[in-house]
Amino acid sequence: MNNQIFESVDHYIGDLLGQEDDALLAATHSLAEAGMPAISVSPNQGKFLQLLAQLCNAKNILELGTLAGYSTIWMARALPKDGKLITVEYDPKHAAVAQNNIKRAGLTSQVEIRTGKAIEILPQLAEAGAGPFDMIFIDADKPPYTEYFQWALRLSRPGTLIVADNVIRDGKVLDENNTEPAVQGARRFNAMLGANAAVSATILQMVGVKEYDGMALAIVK
Ligand SMILES: C[S@@+](CC[C@H](N)C(=O)[O-])C[C@H]1O[C@@H](n2cnc3c(N)ncnc32)[C@H](O)[C@@H]1O
Repeated sequence: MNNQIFESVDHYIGDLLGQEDDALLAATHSLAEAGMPAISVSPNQGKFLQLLAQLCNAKNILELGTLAGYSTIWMARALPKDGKLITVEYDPKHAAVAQNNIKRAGLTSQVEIRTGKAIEILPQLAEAGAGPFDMIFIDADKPPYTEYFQWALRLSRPGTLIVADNVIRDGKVLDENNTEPAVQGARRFNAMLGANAAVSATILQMVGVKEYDGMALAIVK
């Protein structure tokens, strides 16, 4: 697929509506400096997540998959002063880089990074009585997305918005014989979502500066 037009239009939209300030630019630069993969959401996707957080008047956000804290910063900026965002990151090096970026963004008091495997932290959060969250963004490893979603439901209330990134995988989810774990995880997640009566959901196809993919949006009934 020729993505040039999607990339150019993404830059056009970003220049108009998704400008990054120094803290966001520094978070992106920190990836290369620390030898981390450039797999953050794009600027326009970050702005989209921020608008979603504002739309649901989020005071309490949960994120799975922090990386350098780029999406974290976009979403946390939608919070009121007494709002809180918990973000879960498996890799301690990523968590340390993110902590620094969050500090630079002036969000230390609102953002808490939990370091560990999401599948272990989620039950801890539930046991500790965390939530219900107003918005939950799932963007960690893809194979257990279905399990992450089940935990997200337990940490939700009616009206909670659950967002899951990377569920279309360049269209590879159409191929039931694809053996990539991330594609299989996304296919399993999408099938579960389609059959889940606890939520009203859709998937938006995403094109732009990143590879062709999709974001699932689900509102808890
Ligand atoms: C796509 S990146 C997150 C990008 C970030 N949300 C952003 O847009 O700026 C995925 C992150 O999930 C982390 N991760 C992978 N497996 C995980 C697990 N089992 N539990 C928690 N985090 C995990 C990776 O280390 C990586 O930092």
